[in-house]
Formats: sequence, C-alpha cells, structure tokens
Amino acid sequence: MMVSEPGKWVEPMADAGVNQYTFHIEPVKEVIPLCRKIREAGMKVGLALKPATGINAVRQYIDHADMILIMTVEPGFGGQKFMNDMMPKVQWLRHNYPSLDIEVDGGVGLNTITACAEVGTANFKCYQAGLGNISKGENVLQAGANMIVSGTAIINATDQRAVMASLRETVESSIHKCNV
Ligand SMILES: O=C(CO)[C@H](O)[C@H](O)COP(=O)(O)O
Repeated sequence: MMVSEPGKWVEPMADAGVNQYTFHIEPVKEVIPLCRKIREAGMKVGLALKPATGINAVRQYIDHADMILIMTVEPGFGGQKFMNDMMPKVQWLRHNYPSLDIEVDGGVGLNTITACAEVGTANFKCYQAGLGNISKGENVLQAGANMIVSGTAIINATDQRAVMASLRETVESSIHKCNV
C-alpha cells in the first residue's frame, strides 16, 4: 500500500481475504501500533522502503515485521530502471536476519535477478549504504531477496512462463547455495 494513511485500509483488506499487508513506513508516525493492528487482523506485516529511505529507518521495526520490501525503483509506475545501489540494503538485511522475507520491487527481470538473489560481498560494499562492513571476507556469496515483484520483464516477454520459471529458479538456487 503506497498510501498516506495505510492504517485506514487494514480492516477492508483483511475482510477481502488478504494475508499480507505491506505498507510504506515513510508517512507513518506510529509504525509499531500499525504492525500490531495488522497482525491482530490476521495478516502478515510487510514494511516497504522507498529508495531514499536508509535501512536505519526500519531497523527498530524489523522484529515487528514478517517481510521488508526494498523498492528498487521510485514507487509509482512500472518500466523503470533497476537501482543496483539498493542491494546493500538487501545485503545488510540478509546478513542480520537470515530467515527474514526480503522482497525487491522495480526493474526486476532476467538481467537483474542475479543481483537481487545473490548479494556477495565482492559485488557490494556495505559502507556505501553507511552501514559499516558486515564481513571481513571477500567473495562471500550471500543470498539476497527471496520475494520478487516483476512487471514489465514478464509482461513484455514472448514466453512469460519461461521468464517466471527462470526468475524463480535463480532465487531458489541462491537460497539453496547459501543454505538460507
Ligand atoms: O508499482 C510498481 C512500482 O511502484 C511496479 O510494481 C514495479 O515497478 C514493478 O514493475 P516493473 O517490473 O515494470 O518495474
């Protein structure tokens, strides 16, 4: 839900049978009470971050969430270019929360899925995100996002089924390789 008052739509969504409610933290003053309200309504909690929102803004809420969504485009419309520089956020989350659901949304397709699914320290430096180094090792392969939103890459594909299968296979293979 990219709305200014996500609290307004919790009950209607629960009534409609939604099982996970993801909202942007940016406009919300009281995030934890909203997380509780969503859980009490029987849904899982997803917290979304716009590209300009640093990971520090969500750290205090992670224990109240089931999933963190890292937007890899400016929210609003499909067909935008994937923002590779969001991957240190994914890397930090996976390193610190190995079993957390992490989603990426925006510009995800066959050319960018590996960057989303595998966030090795050789490729991304955490200090770029102001998070400090998370590993002394180089070339450490780490699983990244395990939930993917892909619009344009699938819609425009000739063989949509094959593209979806390939996206899924890349994510599953990374999870398997990294024992997440
Ligand atoms: O709502 C969106 C962004 O706010 C789209 O869902 C997202 O961008 C996915 O589309 P695409 O794969 O074409 O980037």
